[in-house]
This record gives sequence, structure tokens and C-alpha cells, in this order.
Amino acid sequence: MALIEAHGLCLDFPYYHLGARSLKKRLLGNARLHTDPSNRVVVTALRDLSFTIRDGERVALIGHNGAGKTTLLRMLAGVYEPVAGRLTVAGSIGAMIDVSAGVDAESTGRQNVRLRCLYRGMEEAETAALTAEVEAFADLGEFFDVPIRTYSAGMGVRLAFAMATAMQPEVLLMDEWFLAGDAGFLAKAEERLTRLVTGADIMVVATHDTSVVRRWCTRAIRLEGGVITGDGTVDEVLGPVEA
Ligand SMILES: Nc1ncnc2c1ncn2[C@@H]1O[C@H](COP(=O)(O)OP(=O)(O)OP(=O)(O)O)[C@@H](O)[C@H]1O
Repeated sequence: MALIEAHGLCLDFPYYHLGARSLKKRLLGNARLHTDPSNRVVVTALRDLSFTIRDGERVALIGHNGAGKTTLLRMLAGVYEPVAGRLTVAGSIGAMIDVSAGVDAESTGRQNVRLRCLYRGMEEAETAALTAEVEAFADLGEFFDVPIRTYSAGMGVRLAFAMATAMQPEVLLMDEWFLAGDAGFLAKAEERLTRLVTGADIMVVATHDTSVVRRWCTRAIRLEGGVITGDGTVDEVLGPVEA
């Protein structure tokens, strides 16, 4: 059974390079910036977030640029530790947040898939089958055997999408980049994406696109300046669809 429980989550990012006093003074006029006990300027990315997400919920994180959506997703994925508060995530996690996260740029697509399988403790037969599946779906031709630092952005998305959707997680965490592909690929990805989303016990997606929220989600959490300002059904948070 999957579950996410957050109590009073906080996260600050320090700006190490801010030495100039005048710049510091100017920036500190911003409500989200303050100095920490070491006199470093820090930005408040997330402040006192509490929520519970249960089995069967598909949650959209919405809010303006810089609201804290991606930071919260990364925290749920275990990339960032909260500086205060408590977070429990029960269930296997599948994160489609950063195309380059968890991949080695110097290794080929094929080597990266095998590394991921190794990390998950898969047997050789299972690894071979999954590698073949990812190769067929990503459709990168000979680029599957070339270091991924040479890939175009679209090729990186294809590989990341194929890898992420080849292993069904219980808790699916997605940023909206997964929708940024060429039209042909998206049409092909649709069925796989639907299977992934409906097969997960919990989904959390960060998006600006209200059609994505209405189509996929049962609940929306609105973030403003790192704080939750709305949490409820999609209609409660976005307002009902206009006739
Ligand atoms: N690595 C970092 N170092 C310093 N500040 C950061 C870092 N990552 C995010 N921030 C800051 O944290 C805040 C939240 O950023 P975040 O990327 O989570 O917003 P977002 O809601 O996902 O925005 P967008 O919709 O533009 O992607 C912003 O003020 C941002 O500048």
C-alpha cells in the first residue's frame, strides 16, 4: 500500500556566491530571502508543508514559476532532505523529474538501462528483456549504443521516458517535461503513459497545464511562494469547468 505523509516540511537553498553587501541588501527586500545563522542569504523554497496522499489519489501540484512544485517533487523522490519537518513515502518510487537524473552521461543508452536494472537487483534474463523493450520503444536506432551526452534533448526525453515507463512504480512522481516530445512520439507514448499512471497507486505531477490536471488528477495542491494556498478536489482548487 502506498502512502505519502508530510508534516511541516521546510527547505531553504543557500546562495553561496552572494558576497557583495549591496546585492545582498537589495535581495533581502524579497520576502522569500533571508539570512541564516551563518549569515548566508537563503531562499525559502518550501515552508511548513503538511499533507497526506493515500492510495488511489492522483495529485497535481500547481502554482506560478518558482512556487516550489519541482522542489517538492524532488523532495518526495528523496533528492532533497527537508531542513525541518518529517516525510514518509511508502511504496516503490518512479521519478520522471529530470531527464538527466540517475543516468551516466558518459555511458550509452544500453549501458544506462543495464545499470538501472543492476541497481534494482534484476536477474540477467529480466535485464535483457527490459533492455530490449526500452530499445524498441525509445527507437533511437544506433544512438542507443552511443554515450548519452551526445543525445539531443528530444532523444534524452525518449530514453528517459522509455526507461521510466518500463518499470511500474507504486508512487509515480512526474514533472511536465514528459509531455514535451514530438507529436509522433507522444501518440506512441499515450498508451504507455496511461498504463503507467493508472497502474500506480499514487501519482503526483507538477504542471502548469490545467487540461493535464483535469484529465489525470483527482486532487490539486496549489503552491505560492513555497507555501500551500489550496488543497482539494480539482474543481475546488481550479474552479468548475466553464460551460
Ligand atoms: N538548486 C537551487 N538552488 C537555489 N535555489 C533554487 C534551486 N532550486 C530551486 N530554487 C529556488 O526555489 C524556488 C522554487 O523553485 P522550483 O523550481 O521548485 O519552482 P517551480 O514551482 O517548479 O517553478 P517552475 O514552474 O518555474 O518550474 C525558486 O525560488 C527557485 O529559485
